[in-house]
Amino acid sequence: MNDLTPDREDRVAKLKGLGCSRKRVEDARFTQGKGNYVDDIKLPGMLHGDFVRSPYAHARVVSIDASAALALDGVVAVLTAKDLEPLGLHWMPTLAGDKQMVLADGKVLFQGQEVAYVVARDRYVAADAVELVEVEYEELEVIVDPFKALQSDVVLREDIAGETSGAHGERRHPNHIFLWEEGDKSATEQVIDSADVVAEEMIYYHRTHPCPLETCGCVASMDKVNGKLTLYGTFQAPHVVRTVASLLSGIEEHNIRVVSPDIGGGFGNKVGVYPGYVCSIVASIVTGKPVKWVEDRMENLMATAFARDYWMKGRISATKDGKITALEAKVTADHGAFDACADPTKFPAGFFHICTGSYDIPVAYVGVDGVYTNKAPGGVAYRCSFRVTEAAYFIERMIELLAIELGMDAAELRRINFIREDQFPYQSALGWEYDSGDYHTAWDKALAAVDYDGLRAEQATRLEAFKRGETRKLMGIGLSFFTEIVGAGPVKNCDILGMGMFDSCEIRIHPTGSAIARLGTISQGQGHATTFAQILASEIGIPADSITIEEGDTDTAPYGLGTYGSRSTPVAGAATALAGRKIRAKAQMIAAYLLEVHDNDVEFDVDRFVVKGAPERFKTMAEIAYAAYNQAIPGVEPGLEAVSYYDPPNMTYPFGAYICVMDVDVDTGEVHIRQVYALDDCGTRINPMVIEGQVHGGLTEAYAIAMAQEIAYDDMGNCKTATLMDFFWPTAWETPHYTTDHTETPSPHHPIGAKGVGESPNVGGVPAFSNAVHDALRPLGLRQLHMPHDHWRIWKAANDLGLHG
Ligand code: PCD
Ligand SMILES: [Cu+]
Repeated sequence: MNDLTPDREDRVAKLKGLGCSRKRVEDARFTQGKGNYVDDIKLPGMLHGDFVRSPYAHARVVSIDASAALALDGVVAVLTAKDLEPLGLHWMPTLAGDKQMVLADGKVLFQGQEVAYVVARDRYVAADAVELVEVEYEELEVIVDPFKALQSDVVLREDIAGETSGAHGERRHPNHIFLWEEGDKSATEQVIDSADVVAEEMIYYHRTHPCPLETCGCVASMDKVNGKLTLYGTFQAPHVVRTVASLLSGIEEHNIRVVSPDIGGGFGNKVGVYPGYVCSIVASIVTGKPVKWVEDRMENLMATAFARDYWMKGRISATKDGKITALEAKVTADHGAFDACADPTKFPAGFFHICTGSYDIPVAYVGVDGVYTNKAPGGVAYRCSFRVTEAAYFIERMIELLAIELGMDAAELRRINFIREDQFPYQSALGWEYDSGDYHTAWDKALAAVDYDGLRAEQATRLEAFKRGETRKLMGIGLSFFTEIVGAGPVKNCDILGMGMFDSCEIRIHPTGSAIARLGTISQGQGHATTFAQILASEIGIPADSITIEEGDTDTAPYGLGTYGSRSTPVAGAATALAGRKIRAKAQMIAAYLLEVHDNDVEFDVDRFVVKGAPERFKTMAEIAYAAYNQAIPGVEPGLEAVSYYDPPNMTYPFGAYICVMDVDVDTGEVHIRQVYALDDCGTRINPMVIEGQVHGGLTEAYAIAMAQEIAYDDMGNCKTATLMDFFWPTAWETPHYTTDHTETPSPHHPIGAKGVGESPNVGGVPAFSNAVHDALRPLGLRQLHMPHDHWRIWKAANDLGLHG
């Protein structure tokens, strides 16, 4: 038919399918400032909301006087808990099965808590009116320490004071939320108590915050004539928001449309439901006008979802020759004022029980106590699949400490305890089934790449020079080997508020051979529009450039649970491949008909179906698509569409080997990072360039978290880090240089063998940076230094070790 048949390699290249470093299609608009974010949405007659927030961390609200605010020109309404109460909306359910005040009801429990919601003509009038609302508070005793909270007579949550059990079982104190346990407690204790070698330490993973470039916000627009509510917002899970909004408001779900437009970074911050959304919806219903709420940076850092804040008491035991025999973790988790953690319902501590890491540990126990304090609620997976970064940091610190006890090289200790390749699928002592891995190969590749032995020799020379007084800089080699767990579902284990964690893809091929695919996930910068088109290109033989990927509009996208926990590739990516295969199956019937052969006599080849044994007889996908619409084919419906809902049989277990080399100046506490090497194995790689970008971004966040970034409170519960003056955000100036590398061990159960990768660099990066600091000061006696390792804390550690003379 064609005079020239392009050769096969060219045809593959033209698709820009799997494995191609296709340039990101979304960047044309992002780099030109042409993105469409929530704050770009301007609807006719739109009003603006702003919050009156509590200056106190714990106080009774005696009275609220809004009269001066209401008198200000342009102010439309001031909502308080009293206004929301008749609607039953003064409290709302959290994703963790707790409830949270939408507006202060009787008292406030953290600094920055929402007290009243002002609605005005514009954002400036709203801000002025906030200043005019007079709230009388009566200060109460503040508790910021979770250990003290469990001893104190001060009851933080008076609303549930008498309840001896909550969403996750028994509560043993009014400020206790749950005790969640996994593994064999007594067997673990027995092994550790009688072991040859034991390392024991309290590891703290401090409180921090995802702090995306774009803060959280929404525009609620109630069309009273048609009874339709449209909600635009920075949502990482738009369908979940629709369902929750319907359940809370009583508006039927088909009358609610939720739209996530472009999102300027999510990092877990935009998974939960915030009072701003509820108040904006109510305000729009009451006023009949669209209402916009967009928080500022201080509000974002002070009041929306924090991350981490895990106190992890660990014990790990081994034989004299270094074989690990048991692991125990007793965690105190500071959840702040409300348990608003975003974890699958059955796992109130997320997937923390991946904390046996990459090692074959025969027996283990984890116990996590959730505790209320006077801090902001949240507990989100800031670039880590549900508490996995805490788990990885914990085990990678415990390994280093065990190496000290054993007097063994920490790289070797890891090697002799890795799960071996022939042990996969591997059943962990804490209940997970690791799908695939080849840790030894990855580790050897990493150590060789950085010349590990050479580095150790250099470090020893440097230490001698330090001891002779010839240098004040010590060299640290930070090792980290991590196993991530991403891609929640399966539905049988994983749900959020009862909503099963599957995902979906719906494809429509147009008659001229281009296509649109819609997914239940939503990109916040990851590049889904680029990469999901690549999966499809390889599956259906239509060039990625001819496929539009659309996400985030619940009126058009199939139902899905959204994007977080690196689940898009493992779940929605699988749905995409399978929907593509349905298209291909129908295309095969059409091709066979057009080529006048039996269905089984044609086979798929890159971008066409060819007659087996006669490759010159073929129909391209474009020809097939045209015929699907325009030719009567006996026994086949017109059109070429498919939809797939995918419930994964298991999660995927990406892994990696990260090594950081740094010099630590003991006199100033400054560090100079020489090298960061990151080897990732995320199974089949869809787009190597996107992966590299993901790793760079995640490493930068890991660097920030390990070295300086934190949400800190004083004893009065004042948040000391609510601006970017105090909250560390690395710029190009501080950010180190990265070297990326990979191995490729496909997931055996994922249709294209892909695993997630977006979170891996955080999970693997934090221990690499932190271990490097520890490694530098270890020969001089340092055991454990809590993060973040800012200059002051490193200086202080050196001082405590007597290094300042
Ligand atoms: N194998 C493979 C894998 C993957 N990939 C690619 O890469 C990315 C990613 O992916 P994943 O891993 O699947 O993930 P996703 O789901 O999509 O996403 C999520 C993530 O993502 C990350 N990254 C990022 N980036 C950006 N730019 N932005 C943002 O925001 C962000 N975030 C972060 C986070 S935090 Mo969470 O939420 O915390 O839980 S989770 C998370 C995409 O595009 C994909 O396609 C490829 O290529 N291959
Ligand atoms: Cu996490």
